[in-house]
Amino acid sequence: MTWLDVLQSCELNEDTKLIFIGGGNMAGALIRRAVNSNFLTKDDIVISVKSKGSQTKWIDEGYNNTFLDNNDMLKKYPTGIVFICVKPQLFGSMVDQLEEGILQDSPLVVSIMAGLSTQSIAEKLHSTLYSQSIVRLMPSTPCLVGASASLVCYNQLPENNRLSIVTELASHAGTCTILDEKQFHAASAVAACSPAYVYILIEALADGGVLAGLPRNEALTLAAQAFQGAAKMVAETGKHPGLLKDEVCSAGGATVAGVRLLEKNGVRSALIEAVKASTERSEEMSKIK
Ligand SMILES: NC(=O)C1=CN([C@@H]2O[C@H](COP(=O)(O)OP(=O)(O)OC[C@H]3O[C@@H](n4cnc5c(N)ncnc54)[C@H](OP(=O)(O)O)[C@@H]3O)[C@@H](O)[C@H]2O)C=CC1
Ligand SMILES: O=C(O)[C@@H]1CCC=N1
Repeated sequence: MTWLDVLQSCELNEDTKLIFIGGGNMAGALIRRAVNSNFLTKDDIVISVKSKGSQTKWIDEGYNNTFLDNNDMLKKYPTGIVFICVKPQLFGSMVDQLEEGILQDSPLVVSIMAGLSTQSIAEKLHSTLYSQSIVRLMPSTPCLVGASASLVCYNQLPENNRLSIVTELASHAGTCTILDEKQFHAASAVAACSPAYVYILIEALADGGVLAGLPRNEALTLAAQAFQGAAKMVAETGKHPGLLKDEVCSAGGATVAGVRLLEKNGVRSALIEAVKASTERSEEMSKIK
């Protein structure tokens, strides 16, 4: 679907803007992917940031609808689709500074904030007179290269097909899975926190190569490709990862010698515990006011 098709199917005006409150790492990846994949144009996008430096960077990149004041922005674009992309800890103070009733004509509010539930977001937005559904989108930074495993949930199904605004945006940046909100903490850990874990694993794999005498660049390229290849095998063959591992380990060979060391050093357990810790932290963050 093109952006115009999406807007038409939602019965929204052709010049409806996507408004990003917060233009940092995550919003930046989402926005740049949507534009680089020709789903959106820079003119479809409006961004607010905190600092003059960030504003200048966006303007230098050709995003001219960039603001330092959320009230000015929302008054200029009262019928825009609003994406809340500030840190969860800043959400409360950001909303406290919004003028009463300022979101009453917005057709949809989408939060990408970790932890915070649709219920707590809806309660906090009470003074803005926003009366539609709240949708949560949990993207990951691999959005930038079209490889995010994005997650979506909502408090009530948005009217007039408006969920497609979010699912289409996410689908242009990778896969998009709609979940029950109860599963969001755990799923966010596995889908959105995990790129950080995997970057560490890739870096460590490359360090191993460097230790064994490979040039750094070569080691990093090989390590990244090995991760990509293994992930593709799991996704495309449908085989259990344990079986795929067995297919690499020759009897008495080199691989199983490395696997022994991974098991001895608790790599498997470390990853399980990492997901548990991220899930628990996300649950804790849901209590932020
Ligand atoms: N990073 C990730 O991988 C993921 C992050 N998320 C969620 O995305 C959200 C943003 O995270 P991330 O992009 O990493 O954080 P960043 O710190 O990179 O970005 C936060 C942005 O918010 C802006 N900002 C701060 N206060 C305000 C305000 N009052 N009004 C408007 N803009 C404001 C900042 O402006 P300035 O640039 O001037 O500082 C910055 O652009 C978080 O809620 C996080 O949970 C979700 C999934 C993955
Ligand atoms: O670290 C965080 O809280 C956010 C959520 C998912 C990825 N980054």
